[in-house]
Amino acid sequence: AQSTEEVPLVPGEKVQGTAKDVTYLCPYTGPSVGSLTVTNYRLYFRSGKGDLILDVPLGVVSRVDKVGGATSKGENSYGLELFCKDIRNLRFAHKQENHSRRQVFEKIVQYAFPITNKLPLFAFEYQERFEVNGWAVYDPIKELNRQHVPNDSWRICRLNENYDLSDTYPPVFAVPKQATDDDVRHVTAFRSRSRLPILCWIHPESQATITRSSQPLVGVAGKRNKEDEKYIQMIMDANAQSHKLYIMDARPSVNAVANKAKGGGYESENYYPNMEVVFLDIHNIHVMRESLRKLKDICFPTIDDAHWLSNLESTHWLEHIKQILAGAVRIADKVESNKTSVLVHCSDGWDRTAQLSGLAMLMLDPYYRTIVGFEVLIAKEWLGFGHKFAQRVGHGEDKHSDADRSPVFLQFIDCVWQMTRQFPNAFEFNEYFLISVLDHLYSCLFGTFLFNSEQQRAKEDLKSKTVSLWSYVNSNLDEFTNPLYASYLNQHVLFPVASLRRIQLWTGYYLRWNPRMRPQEPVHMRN
Ligand SMILES: CCCC(=O)OC[C@@H](COP(=O)(O)O[C@@H]1[C@H](O)[C@H](OP(=O)(O)O)[C@@H](O)[C@H](O)[C@H]1O)OC(=O)CCC
Repeated sequence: AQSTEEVPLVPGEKVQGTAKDVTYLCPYTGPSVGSLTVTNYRLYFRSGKGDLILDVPLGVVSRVDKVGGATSKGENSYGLELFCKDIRNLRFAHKQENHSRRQVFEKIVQYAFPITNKLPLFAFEYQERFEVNGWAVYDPIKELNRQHVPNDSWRICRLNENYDLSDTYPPVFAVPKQATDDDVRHVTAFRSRSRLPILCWIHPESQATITRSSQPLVGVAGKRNKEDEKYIQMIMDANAQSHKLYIMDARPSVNAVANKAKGGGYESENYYPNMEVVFLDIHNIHVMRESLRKLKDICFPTIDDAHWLSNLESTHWLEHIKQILAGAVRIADKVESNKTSVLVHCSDGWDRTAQLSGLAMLMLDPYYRTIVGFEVLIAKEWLGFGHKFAQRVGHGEDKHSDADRSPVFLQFIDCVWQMTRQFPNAFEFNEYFLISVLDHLYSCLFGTFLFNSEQQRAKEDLKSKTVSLWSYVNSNLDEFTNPLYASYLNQHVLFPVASLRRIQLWTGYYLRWNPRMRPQEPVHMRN
């Protein structure tokens, strides 16, 4: 009989129910009879012979369907189907007479969607202890000091210390030294959600900078704002090397124009002399969600080999990856080669802008290519700048068709993987590190990716109530280190080739459940 000690529990994890005689319908190796255990963190299936194990954090489940009814006659036609965020579905069959499906269904739903069911996210129950405190990895002031800020051109602004300047922004950030606190306040009035242009990165030699923001509130009337114009001029002046500044708008220009109808838009070059607005043609969250849906359809469970390339092209996924990478290369090139400062924005400045600033900084600064440096980059450009992880992933909620869900962070990690393929010695972390980051984006085991802003995370007291993903990673560095990493060789700028012919489908992630993708591995060991 299945006893609970065979389920590997972590501290704080409790078994909520076990169903025996359940059949897992693996699309590759066929049916396996075994027992299914649900805990407050995971779903654990073990075949009777113990040769097939499924160990699935419930945070990865986006939808649970009952399959078949009491009168279903076909073999294995009565059971459950789980749709998962990590590009797979799981099918289980139950025996009608056992009446176990309902209990399993209800337990899975309860712990896959704790927020919807008024239960705590498991991260708040997880009691594991690690010798490294991952919450200490990132300190905004320390990171600014590493970039020699404050200096004679940039100062640290604390107006947002209580998040009352912009509730989606970090509590402290760097602004041009010339800008007074009053200037800063006035500029926020002209930027969507008060997300004014602030410093991301400064070139140690040339002092050229990457700054980021949300769109200006131009609107259909074509409004201008002298403080905003003056402020961006200050950003340009802070870089003595150049009397030009590029405004990289991540959007297709048609969307930038469409945003005027909602009061947004983009900077008119008439009012921003010596600045050039460039549109990078990266599509919005809705296009990306649809693209990943199509990619999952052609990847799982079976691959139509004869139509693989045309099917892959029709998802447009690799085109989007190429467009994002190409945009980041343009930004890195302006800063490095032209010693010219760049302001990056899109509509809200928390999806595409985070992708672009993060990737450009990876290209420009080898520090971010180390494991701890990459953790700082995510903490700064994604978590600190208010990328809405909870909304884009849907942590703990059962609204699988929520239009605000979108694989924006997955695309960023995919772009990072593309760079590791082109520069295999340049990154301290390995592919397993990138896949683990994505697995824990969904798992809700750690507090790192929970909620939508620093303000919310501070309110929830994450640092004392949950464990950081980086505590786990930095306590097991050998698992996540790239053996080919050569730090001494990589103290320079990387310019990846962002052409489609060099972009590859990340099969190690999107096709990892398909045993045929692993030639040597004996099929029955894959889950
Ligand atoms: C006539 C009505 C005009 C209108 O609704 O404008 C709204 C835009 C929505 O603007 P878009 O930029 O297309 O789409 C927005 C961006 O994806 C933004 O992310 P980011 O931080 O990367 O900017 C998300 O946070 C927003 O939720 C999303 O709405 O919609 C479009 O432009 C779609 C046109 C094809």
